[in-house]
Amino acid sequence: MSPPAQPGVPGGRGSKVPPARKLLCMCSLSLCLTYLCYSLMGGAGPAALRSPAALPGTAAPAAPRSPAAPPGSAAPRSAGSPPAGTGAPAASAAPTRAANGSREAAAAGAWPRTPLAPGEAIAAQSGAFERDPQESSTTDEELSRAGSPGSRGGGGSTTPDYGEKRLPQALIIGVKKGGTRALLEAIRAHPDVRAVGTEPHFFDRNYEKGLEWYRNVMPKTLDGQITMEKTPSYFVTNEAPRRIHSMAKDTKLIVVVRNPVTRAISDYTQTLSKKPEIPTFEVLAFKNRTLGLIDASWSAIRIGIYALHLENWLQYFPLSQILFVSGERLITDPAGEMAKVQDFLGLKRIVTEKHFYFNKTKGFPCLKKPEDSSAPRCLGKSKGRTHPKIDPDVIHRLRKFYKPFNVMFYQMTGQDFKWEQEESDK
Ligand SMILES: Nc1ncnc2c1ncn2[C@@H]1O[C@H](COP(=O)(O)OS(=O)(=O)O)[C@@H](OP(=O)(O)O)[C@H]1O
Repeated sequence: MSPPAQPGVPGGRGSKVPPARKLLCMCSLSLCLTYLCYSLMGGAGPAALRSPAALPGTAAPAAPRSPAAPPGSAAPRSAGSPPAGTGAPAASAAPTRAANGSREAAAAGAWPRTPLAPGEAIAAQSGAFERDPQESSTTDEELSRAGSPGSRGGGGSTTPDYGEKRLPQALIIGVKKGGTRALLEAIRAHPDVRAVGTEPHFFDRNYEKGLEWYRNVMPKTLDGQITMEKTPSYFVTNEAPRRIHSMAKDTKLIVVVRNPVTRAISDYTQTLSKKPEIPTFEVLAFKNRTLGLIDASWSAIRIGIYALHLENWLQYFPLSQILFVSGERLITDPAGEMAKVQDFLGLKRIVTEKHFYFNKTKGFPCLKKPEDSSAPRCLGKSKGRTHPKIDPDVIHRLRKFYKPFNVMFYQMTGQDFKWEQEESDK
């Protein structure tokens, strides 16, 4: 999982700077330059992005990092041996508010825009969820399937209700619309995993409730079983890495990533299903369509700048503690991706191709019916929606926009997700 060597980088072999740190610095620099170029090209990029110093991990003054546990919480759980290289994490950069508002009255009307510094913008997206409690990545349908927090849900076999409630050792932190529900349901088929059916949103919305609240949301587990939860908004929540690190620095993190263009369309499709009156994707995607300026302050676009968000996580967690699952391969080869997930979690490979079948009606892989249940194990209607047809020119421009960020993300993770090679988006 370690990133590829970067030939010709100052401070290369023989330098005292560790290679991971070097790569991170290089990534930060490149991201800044990319943003700078983007801003200079039209000056209409998100205001915060005009200032490279506003990027996390760059020149903005570092605030002292407070690893304090959330209010009202008990002492964090002891969490086994810490991973190598976790060390004392760097402080996150203080967000810088930049003045903007030129497009406040854009065609999108009240559609949430976030002309803020990256950290603030991301927090604002979480805030948008709070403003509209219906806007969640977990649908009502899923909630009813999943039952109360802690239930196995999904018609799967139930584990007897004994054991102890523990804080999660592994989290699916994102990305929204990446395939996080499919992954959680698949890993829950493993007898050594127990997971919350609903999204607890502890590290973004409910942090003030404290770790005891969070622990209580968890299912009971026996010794040796892994407790998990998924909340896709964590990946773009500025405070999440620090908070998770302060809970347990050896927490294993899983990110399901998907072509950011398709992800944006999927995100839009979800919102459209709840608010049919919103402007078209094509309108929302641009600051200025004639000039081809993408609106990176729109959350559907911003979430897909994976390199930017990842940089925030790498200030607290080593790359070896983060698994990147391909959302595309989770559909075409679910068993293959599940093998990687089980290896990463230190689990026996129990969830294999025998657990999946391709459901033609659904158009997706589904889990085979468990022996003790007649319930089908395909995901609900909110997963695998038909996307609206998007103007191919807009798709083309979005691909161009994401390309440098994708390349950066491949370098940072050491994995090539080959999104540039995809002929068409769903
Ligand atoms: N097996 C299976 N069944 C159904 N859907 C699947 C599956 N595997 C991956 N996917 C893709 O998951 C996408 C939804 O992602 P998430 O579960 O992360 O969405 S959410 O953020 O929790 O709302 C969803 O996106 P859309 O197709 O846009 O609806 C699916 O493409």
